Parts: sequence; structure tokens; C-alpha cells
Amino acid sequence: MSSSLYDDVGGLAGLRLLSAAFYRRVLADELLAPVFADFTPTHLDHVAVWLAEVLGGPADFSARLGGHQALLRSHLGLGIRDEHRRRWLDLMAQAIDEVLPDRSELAATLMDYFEWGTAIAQEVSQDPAGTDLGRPGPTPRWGYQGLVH
Ligand code: HEM
Repeated sequence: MSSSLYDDVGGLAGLRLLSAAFYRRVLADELLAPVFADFTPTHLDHVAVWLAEVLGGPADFSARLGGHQALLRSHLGLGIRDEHRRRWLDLMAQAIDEVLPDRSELAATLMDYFEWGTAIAQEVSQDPAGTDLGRPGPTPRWGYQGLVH
């Protein structure tokens, strides 16, 4: 109960498995594959490192991958539509089901984060590449009670 989401998903190894299960689905999906046309395997690893930081693990995305600012910038210009976001969430729910321990509170909490985070990604994606995002603040942290900060 007092453990972090990071521990409960199995740390970075668990998040890599989740990321791989998710992108296997994304790249086979006719709606999302074109959005991810520039996908590279580093993307998979970067998503795992981002999630580790958000879920209470090491702050490596901030330390070596550009932090919150870089995460937001990755989505500029993508023009994500509602149906893209819904499909993204469907595929993530399937990936969670496939690779994470069978714990409904953990899955529900992760999906709360993904509902919140995908809305931000969609909003940012309407702005063109190169838009100045100002100072977005530190990487958000998510726990069993929702947004920590
Ligand atoms: C909580 C929600 C999300 C998280 C945590 C997330 C995470 C990330 C991360 C970490 C990157 C950078 C990858 C890298 O550095 O290589 C990225 C890029 C990207 N994201 Fe997201 N993302 C989210 C939502 C979405 C949604 C809803 C879409 C579209 C439906 C999307 C589409 C993309 C695309 C197309 C890229 C660039 C791909 C590439 O560089 O090959 N993301 N995302």
C-alpha cells in the first residue's frame, strides 16, 4: 500500500516490457502507425525512462533526456485527434493487461495517469514544431492518490 507505483510495475524492467507490448500494438494499428511513422527503438526506451520518473523512480529523464520540456516538444506538430488519443489509451490498457501483475488498483491508477497525460500530449500536438513552450515546470509525479506535483 505504501509502495511506489514504480516498484509495483516492476521498476525499469517492467516498464520496458510495458513499452514494448504497447508499441508492438501501435505499429500494427492502422490508425496509429502513420502517426508513429518516425518511430525508432530508442523511443521505446525513452518512454520507459519517462514513466519511471513519473511513477516515483529515478529522475533519469530529467537528468539525461531533456526533462519535461523535451517530452512536450516531442509531441509538437503531431496534430493528435480524439480518435488517436482513444486508440492510444485502448492499446495501453491492453498492454497493461498483458504484462503487468494482475492488480486492478495498479492498472486503474496507471490509466488515470495516461488519461491525464494523453490530454496534455493532444493539446500540445496542435501547436507547430518549434513552438516555444516556455518553462513547463518539473516532470510530473503520479502516485496512488493521483497527481503528486
Ligand atoms: C501519457 C501520455 C504519453 C506519454 C507518456 C508519451 C511519451 C512520449 C515520449 C517519452 C516521447 C519521446 C520519445 C523519444 O525521445 O524518442 C514521445 C514521442 C512521441 N509521442 Fe508520445 N506520449 C504520450 C502520448 C502520446 C499520444 C496520445 C500520441 C499520439 C496518439 C503520442 C505520439 C507520439 C509520437 C508520434 C512521438 C514521436 C515519435 C518518435 O519520435 O518516433 N504520444 N512520447
